[in-house]
Amino acid sequence: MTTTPNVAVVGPGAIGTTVAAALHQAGRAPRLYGRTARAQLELRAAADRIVVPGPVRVDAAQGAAPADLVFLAVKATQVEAAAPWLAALCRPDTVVCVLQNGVEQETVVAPHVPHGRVLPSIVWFPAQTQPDGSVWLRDEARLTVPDTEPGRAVSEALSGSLCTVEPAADFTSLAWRKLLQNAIAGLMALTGRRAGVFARDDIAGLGLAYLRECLAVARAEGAELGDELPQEMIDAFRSYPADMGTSILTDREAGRPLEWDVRNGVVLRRGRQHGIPTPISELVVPLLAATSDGPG
Ligand SMILES: NC(=O)C1=CN([C@@H]2O[C@H](COP(=O)(O)OP(=O)(O)OC[C@H]3O[C@@H](n4cnc5c(N)ncnc54)[C@H](OP(=O)(O)O)[C@@H]3O)[C@@H](O)[C@H]2O)C=CC1
Ligand SMILES: CC(C)(CO)C(=O)C(=O)O
Repeated sequence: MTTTPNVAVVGPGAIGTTVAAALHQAGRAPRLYGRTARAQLELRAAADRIVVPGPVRVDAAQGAAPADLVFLAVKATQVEAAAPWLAALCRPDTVVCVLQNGVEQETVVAPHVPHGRVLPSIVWFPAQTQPDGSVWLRDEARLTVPDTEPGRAVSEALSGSLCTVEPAADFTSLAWRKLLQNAIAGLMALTGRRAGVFARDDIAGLGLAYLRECLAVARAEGAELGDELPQEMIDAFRSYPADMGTSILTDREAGRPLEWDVRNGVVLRRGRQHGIPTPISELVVPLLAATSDGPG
């Protein structure tokens, strides 16, 4: 990769805008490709307001020059629709860094990247799109990437920016740790409530049992995670601001398809493969799937 990589962001929503702002701050001048045309993007992070010059281009039929590094920040349910951008932007040495939840990013995205290398990442921070279209970054921006050459390219591109990038030797364990967090956030989408709902003892108890089930599957998948994690995670959810949301709840509130399969379905599917009973997933997954996809 050249020292000044040519960088593109596909899907400039809550996470894409945060990373685009970080790239802009680092002097990378990201090109922006989305679904909704915009003249510019705006990130609000603590007292800072960062404006990323656009435009956001929306017509993939017009093509796009290849990029060295592509950040893909569409939802997992939107990858297929974004595939024409990937076809235009990728050449064999392009790195596509997937900014999504889930432990199946390579499986989901690789079929749509005819050329180039797919790099999974873990997005740890919450960001919310505001009614005026700006994005509110609610915590320090932080990514984890595998400690590989493409991972280091991502780290370099974001160095000196508001977004910290941590290379991990044991990426699998961290990715499953984040998956557990996403799995119980599914209870927020089902109840239609924000983090405050975990103050209820019954929801905290259900969340704890669900996390223990997810932990058993994560370990069978090779994640090294301790017995204390479920309780720690419930305590963390109970300590969040009561109005803290999650992207799957934002999607439910907007009537959009939910990422139920990559965030919750995966535990059920992988549990079955390993012969691990997942009674809570048996209930939660169809409820999320039906909430997302109907019919009715
Ligand atoms: N938000 C958060 O706090 C966190 C989210 N994540 C994960 O990050 C990923 C992205 O989530 P998030 O940023 O919240 O999602 P958003 O819905 O905010 O952003 C998705 C963006 O992709 C755009 N888009 C949709 N279809 C296409 C297309 N065909 N071509 C190009 N762009 C398209 C959307 O456009 P439009 O504006 O028209 O909808 C939107 O700008 C998800 O996997 C999520 O689970 C992970 C950690 C935290
Ligand atoms: C907020 C966070 C980090 C945890 O639920 C998230 O991953 C999401 O909103 O999708």
